[in-house]
Amino acid sequence: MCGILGIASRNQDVFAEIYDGLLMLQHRGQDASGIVTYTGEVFRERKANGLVKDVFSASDSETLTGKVGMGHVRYPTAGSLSASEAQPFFVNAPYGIYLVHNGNITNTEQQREKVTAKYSRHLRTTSDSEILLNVLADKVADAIKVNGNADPIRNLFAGVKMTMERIQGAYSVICLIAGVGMLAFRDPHGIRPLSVAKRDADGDSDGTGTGDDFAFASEDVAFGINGFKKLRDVKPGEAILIDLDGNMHEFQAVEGNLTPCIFEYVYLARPDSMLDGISVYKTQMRMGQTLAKQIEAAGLDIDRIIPVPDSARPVALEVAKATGIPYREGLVKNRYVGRTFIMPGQAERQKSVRRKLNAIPLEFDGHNVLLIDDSIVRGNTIKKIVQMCREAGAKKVYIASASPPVKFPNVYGIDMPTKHELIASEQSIEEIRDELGADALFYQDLDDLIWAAKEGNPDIDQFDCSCFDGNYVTGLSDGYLQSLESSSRVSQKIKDMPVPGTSWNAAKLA
Ligand SMILES: O=P(O)(O)OC[C@H]1O[C@H](OP(=O)(O)OP(=O)(O)O)[C@H](O)[C@@H]1O
Ligand SMILES: NC(=O)CC[C@H](N)C(=O)O
Ligand SMILES: [Mg+2]
Repeated sequence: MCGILGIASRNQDVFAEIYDGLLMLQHRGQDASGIVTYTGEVFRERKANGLVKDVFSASDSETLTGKVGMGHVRYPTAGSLSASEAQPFFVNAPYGIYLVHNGNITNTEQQREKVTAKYSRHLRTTSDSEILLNVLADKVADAIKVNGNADPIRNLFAGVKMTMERIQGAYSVICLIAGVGMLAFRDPHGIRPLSVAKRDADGDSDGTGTGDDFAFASEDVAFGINGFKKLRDVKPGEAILIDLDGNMHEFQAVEGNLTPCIFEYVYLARPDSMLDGISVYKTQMRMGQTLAKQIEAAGLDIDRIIPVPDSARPVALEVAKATGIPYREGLVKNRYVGRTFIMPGQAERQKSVRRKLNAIPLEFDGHNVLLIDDSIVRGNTIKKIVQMCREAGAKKVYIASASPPVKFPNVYGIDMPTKHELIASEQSIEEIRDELGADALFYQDLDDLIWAAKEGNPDIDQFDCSCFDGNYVTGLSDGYLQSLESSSRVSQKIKDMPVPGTSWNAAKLA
């Protein structure tokens, strides 16, 4: 996952608004940040490794001028961690197109060959997003050859359609196009979220969608801070273009079949977001209700339910309510340390858990505790917490995961690329319990998780649950997963990287 945000305003420079909006999406990526603005004549760009607050300062508002712009927070799933792979990416023809991308492309190698050999393009990075941009540029150029250049919007929509027919995987995308405006599109399965919002710019509030300010964002939490109201989610397979006069143009590029990633509701998205009509918070509460049934059925003697903060709190509260077992805050989170699951490098992740969480001994001493976390991926977090609970004097330590066992790699934009690093990929629940050092281990049933999400929007027939069931909604080419397993991927290459905010940014990654 990454966070993407675009704003097209009629009257004001957008840098400060993009900065504020990106802060609301920071949880989606912490490795690099980038913003580009467009003045109507030139683009202004800044991107680097680091958090939004570290990469940008107030003085950037003097250089990053323009009423249209977009930003990206990156959590790498392809290519390298080099600052040159921070987004946005740019191609100067046709038109001049900047692109930001959330997701992961699964046929990059075939597409890399095509764009470099057949179309004689030179790629500057190993990023999948740069390939996506170059395919789009090729296809828009093809459309210009056929249609001429009188109607750039028609050419862009035609280019998006042809791109969707060639690119496989997950992609929610925003582009800035010189002389035309801002374009957004979402893959035909709508795997990653993307929504569009409007703000009245001319005081007429006529709701016609003309002459207004528009914004696109991964999650709608990024809208309110800038006074935007969500219009709707971008549909799977759809493209929307906001022209420089503030008009919205909609185009169903290819037929869509919405199968959003269910892990967004488990962990990735903020609880205050609504994705595809589903409240993340309410989904997590429902996950607690179903988990509670399993826990009650086990009949264990549990004194306290303790969430792993923050993401497991809504689930744990509901488990406590349904079972009648007291809810306690036994783990204190250091708010100055970032997310660990999305921090690259196994050694780094393990150290971070201890830095980030600390036990309140009186909640554990002599008690039987049930720890609840949203997910167990590699097992680092919960294993360390079990040790901490024991050190704090817990009698029995039970654990429950609000999601099912993560058994399969995610190829759609979450950094879980290889099976072997997932604690549940080969082991039985009993073996995992033993490895984690717990007295009992519960996992949510997949059917219950699907129920919890679907209850928020019964129109969604299917979710992408690939990391739980190995069913990849886009299909994968033969040997793709094996190639990920054997290639020297980001997460392996950078095992012992230092923590962001220390020496992370500059020397090691340049
Ligand atoms: O099994 P693991 O590989 O350790 O990954 C699972 C953990 O990672 C996430 O937390 P993280 O610490 O990244 O972020 P959070 O503080 O937002 O929960 C998630 O909430 C789990 O706690
Ligand atoms: N997590 C994401 O959405 C990553 C986007 C892109 N695949 C990258 O690695 O930069
Ligand atoms: Mg966590």
